[in-house]
Amino acid sequence: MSKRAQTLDSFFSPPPTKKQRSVATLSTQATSKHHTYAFPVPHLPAEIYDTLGFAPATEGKAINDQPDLDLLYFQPYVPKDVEKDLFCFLRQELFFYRVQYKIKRGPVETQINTPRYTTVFGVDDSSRFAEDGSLLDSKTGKPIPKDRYKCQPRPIPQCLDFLRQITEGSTGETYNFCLVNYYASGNDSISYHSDDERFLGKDPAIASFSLGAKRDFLMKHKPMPPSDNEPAPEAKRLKLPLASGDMILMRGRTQSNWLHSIPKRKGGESDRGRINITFRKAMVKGGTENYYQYNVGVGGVYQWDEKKKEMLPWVKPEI
Ligand SMILES: O=C(O)CCC(=O)C(=O)O
Ligand SMILES: [Fe+2]
Repeated sequence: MSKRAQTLDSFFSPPPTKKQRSVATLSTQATSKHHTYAFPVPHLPAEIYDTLGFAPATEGKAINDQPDLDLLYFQPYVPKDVEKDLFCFLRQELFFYRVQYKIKRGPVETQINTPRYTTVFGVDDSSRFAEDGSLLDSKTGKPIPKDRYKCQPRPIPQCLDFLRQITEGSTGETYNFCLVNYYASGNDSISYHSDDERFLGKDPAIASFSLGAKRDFLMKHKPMPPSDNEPAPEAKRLKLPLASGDMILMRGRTQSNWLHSIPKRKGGESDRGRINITFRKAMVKGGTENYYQYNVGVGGVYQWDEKKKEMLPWVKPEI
């Protein structure tokens, strides 16, 4: 069976029936647990799970009328009647980080404060998680050597893994990483970059979800070299006002030729907060090290405080 046929099969295989599920969700609040998690992550409530099973809510629209651009834009992907609940659930139940790191350009060391909250789950293709949460070598099925990773990879919790599986089914791609950004206000942002690291392989497909406040997603072509006697062609620009529930699949030559960003904004709805979820596939262990370094880091944990309506440092409860 081809990989694509396999993923489509698992997409179309029915989710557990209501009866099967209610036993699991009503008796105890089921959670995803792992020794690397700050705290257990609840499974999706049945109402969200059921409705999400109807995604994608609309067909994707291809945007490929610019050089090297290949997008599939779902407006929306997440059904309208569940997008708010999914946003509130994920903002409440996930642990986030505000990563700081130093970069060295020649002799000059600069401190970088990542201007948004981040968290990450997954492991690259050289390893996989066993049922018990331990890591196995993908090829041999045996436990990985203790020194394979400096970081501590985390399995994707059920609430995000369900979305990953649906996304695999409707995009015909596979993913082993889930990165989450939380933009608390218009002052949070991501600057122009492309996700074209070598560890993602050639022409990576990245599925990117928006939940919560609408934010502009800007794209511009990387500088094009001038051809013989002609000036460099005009760089094309795009502005997509991503709304809650939208998904944009970036694929083909997009990452190697285009940059994207979420710029800072003053006023408007940005201050209501926005979650971005990306699914990607890292091929080698360098991808795992990179993603945990820049999305978990070494600082403290944050969790949403529903009374104060802000992310607050999370303190481990005394037992
Ligand atoms: O928030 C977004 O929509 C974009 C996030 C992004 O580009 C990234 O995490 O690489
Ligand atoms: Fe990106």
